[in-house]
Amino acid sequence: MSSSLLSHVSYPNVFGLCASIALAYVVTTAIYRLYFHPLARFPGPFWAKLSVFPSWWHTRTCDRHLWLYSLQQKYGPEFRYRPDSVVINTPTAYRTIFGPKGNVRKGEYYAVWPRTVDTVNTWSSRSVQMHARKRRVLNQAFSEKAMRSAETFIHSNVNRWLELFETMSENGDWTPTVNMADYINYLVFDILGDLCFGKCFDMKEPESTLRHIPEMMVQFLELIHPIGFAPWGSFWIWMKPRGLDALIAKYAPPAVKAWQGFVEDCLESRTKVEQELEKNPKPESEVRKDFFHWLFKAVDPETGERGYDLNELYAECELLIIAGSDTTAIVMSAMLFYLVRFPEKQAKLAQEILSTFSGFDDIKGGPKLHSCKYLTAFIQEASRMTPPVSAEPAREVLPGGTHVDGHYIPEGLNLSTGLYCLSYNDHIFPEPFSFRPERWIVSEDESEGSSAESVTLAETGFCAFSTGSRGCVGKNLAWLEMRIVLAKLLWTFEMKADPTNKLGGGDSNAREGRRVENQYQTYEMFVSGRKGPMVHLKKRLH
Ligand code: HEM
Repeated sequence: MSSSLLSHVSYPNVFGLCASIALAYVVTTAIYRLYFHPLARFPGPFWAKLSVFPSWWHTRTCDRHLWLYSLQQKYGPEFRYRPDSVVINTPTAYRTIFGPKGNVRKGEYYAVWPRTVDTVNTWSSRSVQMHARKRRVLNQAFSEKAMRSAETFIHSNVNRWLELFETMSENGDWTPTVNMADYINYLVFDILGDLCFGKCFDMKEPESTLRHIPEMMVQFLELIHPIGFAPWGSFWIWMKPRGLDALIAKYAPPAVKAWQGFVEDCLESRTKVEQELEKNPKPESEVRKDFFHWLFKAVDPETGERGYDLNELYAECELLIIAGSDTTAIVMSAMLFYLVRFPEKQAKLAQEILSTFSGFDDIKGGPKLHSCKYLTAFIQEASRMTPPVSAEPAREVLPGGTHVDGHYIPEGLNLSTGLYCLSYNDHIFPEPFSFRPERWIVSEDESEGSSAESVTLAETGFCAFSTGSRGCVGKNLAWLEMRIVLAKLLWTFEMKADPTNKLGGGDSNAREGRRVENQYQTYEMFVSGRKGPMVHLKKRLH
């Protein structure tokens, strides 16, 4: 009986049945996503509501920030850009989502980053409890006391960096053209090497053999970032502890293995120094007070136990170098771009620095540096126009859902703010593509500043460092570093753009989103790739 039934089921019939089931699944999923999904009321592109492909595609072209901005121009500040994700690009939404009322945790995207489950760090931890513990300890490396000791390492590196530019110029004339994106990378890595690994990398030295490291990091970001948004991203994450991590470790490119070996060697020798110090304490003045020192000694203030075990300590130090280098280098490259594109703003800033400080060595952290209003405004405007994390830091709604700008978003869906979108929202920042440090300064004179209301509004929309419990832990260090670099650079040099090479700017013939010539261009890969500017420097006569 059964064999006679089977004899009626031909292969074409089985194939047809499977195809019909698959088609029915696709059609019902599409109808659900378009009309019945909890996010169905949000506007957005048809294909992006149906599938994650458009969003993923723009990770491949490194322009997700521009894609999201183009959607904002079309649909307004609230839109759906993936079947399960919306962004709301207003100051109120930004503060609710990222602030204490957000009821969100980091999205699944972050799970692609850790090398293994044991190397989850403060930034990549998705669990709210795990993050809170790690962050309590990490905060100790950024206390006021720790920042004071960090400043020593900033100065020693910046001073040497400036000295090297001097050697490039003959007879005090203009230097040959310098690609500032590269030189800023070297500086920032050297500072962080000193702070995190107890060893300056000396990348700024012309004979350095480590100058390939920033490029290696870019390759790593370009590889991993798209996976986090890919249609197979969840499968990848599921596979990680099931053999994928081991496979990747085995077949990692030599450059990645070299980097990991380098990090481990630095950290092992630094650990020995601290362990020796525990056994044979030295006078305070002889102790090297870098991040490693503070984190090695750190105690969890809630439990009273040692803050990090050695694995965690290594993971955090590696995080700090990655999180602290590219981000700061992006904003500093943008600062340099705007300095040479707008000579009159450079002159105004130089005037402020020269009239505030009595000499090069007088430039240091403290009230004088903070009193430089134009310097602060200049850095803030460069950070607004070039937020290093330019797309949307993914957040997943927790049980109980969340209310944002009058919308209820249920558990499990993704909700965020596009940081580039908010930074170019013209209701908050009029003429968003104009570089105007004056938008951050209160003054009745329009050429000097803006009204108190518009400055307050701008402050509510300033999002480069993110905010709340997952906001940037290194914000104060970054500000200190950027202020010192810019002030010392302007004290020492005049700068001008290379007239033959406009690297870094937009181009009127480029694709939409990249046409503003005086806007510094970035390439999104979670943080932002960049090129140039090409700059000549000349020693300033005092
Ligand atoms: C201009 C400089 C910087 C900018 C604009 C910046 C921006 C940001 C942003 C937007 C986030 C949130 C990322 C997310 O939600 O995934 C973040 C987090 C973080 N930043 Fe920064 N950052 C800068 C410099 C630094 C520096 C110098 C350090 C340390 C050396 C640092 C360490 C971190 C860490 C550890 C986190 C993760 C915090 C957590 O999840 O609790 N950043 N930063």
